[in-house]
Amino acid sequence: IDIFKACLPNRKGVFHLSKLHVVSRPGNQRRQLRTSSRSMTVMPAWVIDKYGSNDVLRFTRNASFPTINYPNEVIIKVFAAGLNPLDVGMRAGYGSATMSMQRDPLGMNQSGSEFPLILGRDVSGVVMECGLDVKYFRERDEVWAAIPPWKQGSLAEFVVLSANEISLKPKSLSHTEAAALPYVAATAWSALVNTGGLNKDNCTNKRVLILGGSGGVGTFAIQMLKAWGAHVTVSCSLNAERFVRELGADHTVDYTAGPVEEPLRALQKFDLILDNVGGDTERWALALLKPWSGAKYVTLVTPFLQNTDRLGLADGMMKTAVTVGSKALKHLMNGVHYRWGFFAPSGPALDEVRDMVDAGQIRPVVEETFSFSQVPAAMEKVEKGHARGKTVVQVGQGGDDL
Ligand SMILES: NC(=O)C1=CN([C@@H]2O[C@H](COP(=O)(O)OP(=O)(O)OC[C@H]3O[C@@H](n4cnc5c(N)ncnc54)[C@H](OP(=O)(O)O)[C@@H]3O)[C@@H](O)[C@H]2O)C=CC1
Repeated sequence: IDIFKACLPNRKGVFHLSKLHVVSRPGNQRRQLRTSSRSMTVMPAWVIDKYGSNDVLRFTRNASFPTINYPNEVIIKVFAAGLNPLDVGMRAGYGSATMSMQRDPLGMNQSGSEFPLILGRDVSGVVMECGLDVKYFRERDEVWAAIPPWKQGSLAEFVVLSANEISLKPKSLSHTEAAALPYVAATAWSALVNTGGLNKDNCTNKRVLILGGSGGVGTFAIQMLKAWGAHVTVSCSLNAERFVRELGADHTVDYTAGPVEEPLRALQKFDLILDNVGGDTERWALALLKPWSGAKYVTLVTPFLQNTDRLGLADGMMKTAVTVGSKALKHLMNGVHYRWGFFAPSGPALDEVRDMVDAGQIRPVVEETFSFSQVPAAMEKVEKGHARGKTVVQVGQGGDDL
């Protein structure tokens, strides 16, 4: 089992078997860290011990300190943590069946419990310690990352991640600003690049529609697509139109003014639709695509995790496969591609985003910042919805902006 778990891909995606249970790396202390993680066994964190509403959040100074269990892992000291709608969903148990399987695929966790669970999917901080196989990072590197939902999160002083999930943080951003981007950037990258087939060389004059442009994913996607030369139309509420135009949107449609599909039907057809809204959008959105031209509809709002929560892993995955397969086939007969998009952790994708940020092509949109003692208020803010960018929690001390 340990050998299986040690066969993790390195940053170049190469699978590599190496030493197991590497806890520290003695000869690699070129520079002395202000706080050594090696002597610590507990740390401050916000945890949940059961699923529920905001009152399940509990602050503790005694959360287990993360350890490097595999040679490609790093321990990061968290300076800032970004929140996402997923954190609110996970607090209530959303996705728990799939996440439990990812955390413990072979059922080796003797406690049989995922608790205490730490939320927070975005991190910006500094590398404290590296596993033996970590080649591209070293202690004190300032890094950012999107944390897979099956791993302990960033609402804690430290977090452990694989080196292929992290990236050097943009130099032009503070930690608070940097923590606003990784999860939405990795999601938009996965949806638009990996699933949608867009990239910096094929976007010029492509017509893209973003349904739901004023939140975390939308504000990032607008900027990336504009940097790549696409023409971007966005649906949002009236009071967000100016905001999304300032981010570069070419055209906006107010969804609060009536059925949004009507003004959208009057426009020239699209090469790609990114759907951040879901609900009944599928009923009309695919007809807005250019047929028989390779045009794609990619939705981020899928029933995958609800299916596995409700039906269990095997039946839930089966139902998911049947649903997505039949929808894809139905729409293919009308000459358009129907796809589901998912967050995918990726250090290399964040490397590319970092370059765009440092080149001034993408800026983080931090709507509100909270201190570490205000985590429940920060979660409440995200839960209320109507985001205009991102909510960030300042966690550690010593970041450039703390
Ligand atoms: N599949 C996956 O792996 C992932 C899925 N997601 C999902 O993608 C969606 C977007 O995520 P994220 O951007 O982080 O969410 P946010 O909460 O940050 O943003 C949602 C935005 O959509 C706006 N909005 C709400 N209803 C509509 C509507 N009918 N038309 C247009 N805009 C609308 C909201 O503002 P207002 O209400 O004021 O209009 C808000 O600005 C979420 O449902 C999230 O769960 C996100 C990441 C990964």
